[in-house]
Amino acid sequence: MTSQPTAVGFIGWRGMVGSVLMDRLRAEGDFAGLDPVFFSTSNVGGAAPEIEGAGDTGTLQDAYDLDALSRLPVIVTTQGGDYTKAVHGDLRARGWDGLWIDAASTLRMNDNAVIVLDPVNRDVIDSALERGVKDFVGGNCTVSCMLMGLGGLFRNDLVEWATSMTYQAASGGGARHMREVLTQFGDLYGAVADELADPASAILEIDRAVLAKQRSGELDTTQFGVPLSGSLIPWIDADLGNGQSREEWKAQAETNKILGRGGDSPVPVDGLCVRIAAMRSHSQALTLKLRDEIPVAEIERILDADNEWATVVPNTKEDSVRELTPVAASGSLQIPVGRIRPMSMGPQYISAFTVGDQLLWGAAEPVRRMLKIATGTL
Ligand SMILES: NC(=O)C1=CN([C@@H]2O[C@H](COP(=O)(O)OP(=O)(O)OC[C@H]3O[C@@H](n4cnc5c(N)ncnc54)[C@H](OP(=O)(O)O)[C@@H]3O)[C@@H](O)[C@H]2O)C=CC1
Ligand SMILES: N[C@@H](CC(=O)OP(=O)(O)O)C(=O)O
Repeated sequence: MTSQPTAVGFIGWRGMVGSVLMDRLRAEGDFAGLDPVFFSTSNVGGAAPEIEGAGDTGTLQDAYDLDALSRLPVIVTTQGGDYTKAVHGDLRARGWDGLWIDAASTLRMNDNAVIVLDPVNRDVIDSALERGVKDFVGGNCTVSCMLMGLGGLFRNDLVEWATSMTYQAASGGGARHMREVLTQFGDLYGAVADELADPASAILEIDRAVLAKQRSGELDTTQFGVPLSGSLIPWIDADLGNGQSREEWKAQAETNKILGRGGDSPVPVDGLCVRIAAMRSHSQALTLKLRDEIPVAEIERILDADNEWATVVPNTKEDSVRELTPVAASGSLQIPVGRIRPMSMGPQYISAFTVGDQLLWGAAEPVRRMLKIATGTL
């Protein structure tokens, strides 16, 4: 007997995160066994995307039509937090008890929501499903990428505390932010192109011209507010008013929630979150205080063995510059983790550096895998 395909509503499928999700669903053949229903907030009645093997996907439904949404047993949204706020509460209020799988941060810290990152917390997800939990939310990109790389140490309760200093890519802001960074680079190049073409020109003159352009107010800074290309921005997300940014707050709150650690014994995780002009991979430099002294070779073994995507990079200059960069990590599910060594503060203090594609493990992949868990195929 063949089982009926599960009807799944997709909202946000044509956005940046949604497009990565669609690519991964197609690449893994995940639409087999699904009856996808596509929604739009802007093009109701337009053609739904074609899915090989899924038959006629029809036209786009209204993403705010609660009747249409409530007929579905599973909804997957990568549309963003405003959409979640506008729809989720009303759907639940009218008694809808389907599974809501979301990439936005809105519901993450709710008591009745689970943050999904199944290579790290499959046990937490499974026990939540058994308890009847219905809201499953992908984690913050930086936290998810960090736990994919360093999960072995956290899951084995070997970490007393950690700091994470981040180097976050433009894509974390969205597609327009990525465009802005490239446009700024182009404008900066344009300001000094003639001088650059002349090998005899003075580099300090070029530097002065670049800085003048950055400070001129002529660069498009609509998305980031200040120039990012050739600079950095040491603040991401809201100001919590206590000196900490919301992005920094998520590190401890989400890490501990993902690990299923109760509120009374969280592993302290804190640091500074910084935006840099990388495209789509977030990097982070960590200091870990381990509970015990553990030889580096053993730490590397634990990290490598934890999941199939964490990949230890030997702590040599050659390997680090080749494999431990946004350029190397982008477009890949592998999470390289390297620069592992005891620090001068003592043998229990370990440094590490990890990089992850924030649109894959940082956004789309945990959501895709949660859909498979929900439909019994993972
Ligand atoms: N960017 C990131 O790194 C991460 C994002 N997230 C979450 O995912 C949410 C969505 O992020 P992201 O995908 O970057 O947002 P996008 O802006 O790329 O897409 C969101 C929606 O915008 C609408 N849209 C309007 N114009 C266009 C266009 N030209 N091309 C594509 N879509 C368009 C689409 O809705 P419609 O089809 O209905 O018009 C689309 O679903 C975020 O708000 C956040 O909550 C989570 C983790 C990381
Ligand atoms: N805030 C992240 C991206 C993101 O969407 O995070 P969150 O899902 O926690 O809002 C960044 O800017 O890099």
